Amino acid sequence: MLNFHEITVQFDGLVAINNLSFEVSKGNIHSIIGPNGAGKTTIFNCISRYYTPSMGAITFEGKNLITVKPHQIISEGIARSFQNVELFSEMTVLDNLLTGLHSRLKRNIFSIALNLPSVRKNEAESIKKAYKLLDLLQLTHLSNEKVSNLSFGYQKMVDIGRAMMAEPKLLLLDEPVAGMNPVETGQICQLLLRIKEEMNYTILLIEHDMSLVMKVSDYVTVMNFGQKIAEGIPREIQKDPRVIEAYLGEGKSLAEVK
Ligand SMILES: Nc1ncnc2c1ncn2[C@@H]1O[C@H](COP(=O)(O)OP(=O)(O)OP(=O)(O)O)[C@@H](O)[C@H]1O
Repeated sequence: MLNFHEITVQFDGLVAINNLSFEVSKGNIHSIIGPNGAGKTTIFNCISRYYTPSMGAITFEGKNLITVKPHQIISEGIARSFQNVELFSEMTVLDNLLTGLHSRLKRNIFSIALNLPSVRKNEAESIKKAYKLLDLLQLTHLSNEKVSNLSFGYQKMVDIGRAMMAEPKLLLLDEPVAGMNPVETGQICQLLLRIKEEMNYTILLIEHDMSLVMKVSDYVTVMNFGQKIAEGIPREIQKDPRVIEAYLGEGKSLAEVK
């Protein structure tokens, strides 16, 4: 589905990503892990088109992504949830979800001003869709709650839900459990598995919490100093000496990493 081919990204003298190739398969949860500064977020910023690589090619379902502008990425079927929750805190959960559809609605200012039947139909469909998603997120009981009243864990779920409103083919999640307690992490873990199983989503995940990565991932790419040092299924990655050394030095278990 997504193909990184020999990508290099430089900032002045610094090589943030060095000749990186990897592929994300449809229907997979694919995690990118690696120590701080390894180049993980730079990968997301290339896919989102904030950064343009100095070398290499990125294709999404066969299309060259490098020619796509950042604001067009959502129309290509790629949505992103950021490391820091960026919701409208004084709006309700339902209204926050509806903002996720904004870029996809086909309507113009005149039809809105005239409140044409097509606009009302669109809105009714959007609300129906949001409620369906709230059901999947198990947040229906909070639909009319202001986001500022929610726990951090619930806010993150709303943030993921908002990204899902556009029905992306590929969902980019940047550290979805950063700063969460174990209960909240468990909820996000269950949510990711539900999204994958019930909706057949493809997810590219950056995450430092190894227990989550090992539970949800179909495939893992490991970065260090801008390069891929290993890739494989979680069971292989957990035992890979290059990965253990990159994270911890020798002799410790990856399960300890958070
Ligand atoms: N816009 C930028 N300008 C200059 N250097 C940058 C820029 N973006 C990233 N870098 C550098 O590129 C390297 C990789 O950064 P990146 O944020 O991709 O790492 P990361 O693996 O996501 O780290 P973390 O786990 O801490 O979020 C770092 O050395 C970082 O300082």
